[in-house]
Amino acid sequence: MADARRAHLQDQTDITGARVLIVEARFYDDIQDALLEGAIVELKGAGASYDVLTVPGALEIPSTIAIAVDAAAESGKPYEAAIALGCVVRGETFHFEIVSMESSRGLTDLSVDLRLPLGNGIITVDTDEQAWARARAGELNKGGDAARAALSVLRIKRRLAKA
Ligand SMILES: Nc1c(NC[C@H](O)[C@H](O)[C@H](O)CO)[nH]c(=O)[nH]c1=O
Ligand SMILES: CC(=O)[C@@H](O)COP(=O)(O)O
Repeated sequence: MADARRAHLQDQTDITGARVLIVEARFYDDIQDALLEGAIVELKGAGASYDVLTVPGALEIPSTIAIAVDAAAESGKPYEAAIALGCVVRGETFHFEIVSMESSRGLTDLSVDLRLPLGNGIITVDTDEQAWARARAGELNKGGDAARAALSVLRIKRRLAKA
């Protein structure tokens, strides 16, 4: 069973040249730089190309992905996967829950509705320390996590398309 659960890590389906969309919310610049770097490292390692679009906050990410995916399809150069990056830090009001839950729900709906491999790298934290622990370079970088997740699903999609 354990082997089956880890199978996605062994999938060597070729995704070289895949066109990937990154939409990032630049609410906290330094954290965002680190999350973006983590994602880009993974994409370069997989031989994927990418475009980066920047929006004000996490709530704008799902709609921007939808807009950009449509535009790319219209242009004949479709995106095969998308990555959402952002950092939501709890403040004094319920707005934290709104931003966190609605951005996540929007991404989940998009990925299902569009059959779009999509990694959610929007971190939702209570403190700056928690944010940095998830943005610092290395295995715990949630930008890299989100990129790996999107690419894993893209490999599955490409493999099934060939079957
Ligand atoms: N507080 C944070 C926000 N808030 C802004 C919203 O995402 C949105 O841009 C606004 O409500 C206008 O629609 N966004 C983050 O990404 N991170 C936060 O901590
Ligand atoms: C996540 C947010 O929107 C939050 O940072 C806003 O802060 P506040 O709830 O104090 O207005």
